[in-house]
Amino acid sequence: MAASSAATFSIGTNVSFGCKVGSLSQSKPFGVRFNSQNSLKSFSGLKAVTSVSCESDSSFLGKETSAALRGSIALKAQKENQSYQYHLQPQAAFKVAILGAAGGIGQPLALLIKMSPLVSALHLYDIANVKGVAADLSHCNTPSQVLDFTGASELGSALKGVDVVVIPAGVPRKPGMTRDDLFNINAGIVKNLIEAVADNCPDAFIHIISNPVNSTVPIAAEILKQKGVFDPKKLFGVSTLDVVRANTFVAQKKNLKLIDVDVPVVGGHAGITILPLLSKTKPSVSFTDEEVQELTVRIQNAGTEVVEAKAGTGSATLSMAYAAARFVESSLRALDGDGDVYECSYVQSDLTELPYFASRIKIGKKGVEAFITSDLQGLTEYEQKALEALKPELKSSIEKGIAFANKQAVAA
Ligand SMILES: NC(=O)C1=CN([C@@H]2O[C@H](COP(=O)(O)OP(=O)(O)OC[C@H]3O[C@@H](n4cnc5c(N)ncnc54)[C@H](O)[C@@H]3O)[C@@H](O)[C@H]2O)C=CC1
Ligand SMILES: O=C([O-])CC(=O)C(=O)O
Repeated sequence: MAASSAATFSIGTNVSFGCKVGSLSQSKPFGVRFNSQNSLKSFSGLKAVTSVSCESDSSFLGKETSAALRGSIALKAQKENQSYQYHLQPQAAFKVAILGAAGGIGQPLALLIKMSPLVSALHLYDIANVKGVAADLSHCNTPSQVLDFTGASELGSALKGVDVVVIPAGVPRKPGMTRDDLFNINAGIVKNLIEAVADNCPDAFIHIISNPVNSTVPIAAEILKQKGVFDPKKLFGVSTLDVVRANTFVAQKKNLKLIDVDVPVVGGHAGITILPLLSKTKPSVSFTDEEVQELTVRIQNAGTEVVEAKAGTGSATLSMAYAAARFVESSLRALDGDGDVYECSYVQSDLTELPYFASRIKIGKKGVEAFITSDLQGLTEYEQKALEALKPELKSSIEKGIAFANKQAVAA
């Protein structure tokens, strides 16, 4: 193999997982490596907000706080860099479960999480075909242990002791369908899985990917309430893919370095409820009215773009796995005590009159720690109108989810 051959994978944090041959003299043939200071500037995910806001007076962090944070992060990364060149132990020992792990999202997501130095155990659950996925994945010589669980009888064991549960179980769209068309099947799947989460790991962070997210998150909340274990700070609808797409499309359109771009996306996760706040793009960039219209519509329809391109074989899986892995890694860093974790997510919220709303949040050890209210201040007229326009649809999706969960409770 050529001495210079190297592949480094980044999933959106300042941690990178690298396979590097030759040029890192002390590294193992395959190892877990931190990119130190360089990554602080160059990552597109978790730290993007911090790095960008350091350069801006109008960020939600003051200049001094930002400078101190940057210093402490650089020091931490340096230390991590030193230790990780010599040890192949997990940096932390968190347990993650994926429910729907044999699916189009579940498999690549499992691979990305298997590469995380923060994970000691990865529990893969599905109703079928998960044994082979786990056997395959378990041969990767990264630290976490992979265990497989099949069918309802093994669901409880899959969830015991888990810190983060990720749920991509359910059916995906075909061309011509809306996400809401998935409600009839996926609502019941999410309900059953959340009941098991409530019974077996009520303190875990719960990441809901299954669509329609605008309704499945309220369903999950109602089920957790019925079980007496609802902690609104720990229930997250995964809307990270909207941010990932917004960052990509804006960087392409404005010819910006992709890794620098950060666009908050608020509202929900379907059609017009997906509202990219282009005026809040970091670094600061100006758009013509036509560009705003074109980018907003592309970001809102990006899921459909993939559904149509896949022509009946499913919806976004690889980009979704990437986005979900970023959100998992952010959650694990928060659980591990990193005080600098910001992501957009669809959560219980009082930022608007709607009970659930996606916005940028600060995540800490106990879940949602703060809402970044500044994103919703000083909106353009276009954004303000779009915000008002999305509310009726989002409200009705929320109510549909709540009604479903309550009807199930009455019937039981
Ligand atoms: N939040 C977001 O941004 C996105 C959400 N999605 C949604 O994610 C979901 C999954 O998509 P794909 O992975 O492409 O679908 P898929 O059909 O490839 O995989 C779904 C997996 O869920 C499993 N499953 C079904 N019922 C289950 C149950 N009761 N318990 C455990 N596992 C169960 C299936 O066996 C299958 O392995 C869909 O609802 C899709 O709309 C997709 C892309 C983005
Ligand atoms: O469009 C879909 O059905 C899947 C999804 O949520 C996305 O790709 O954003």
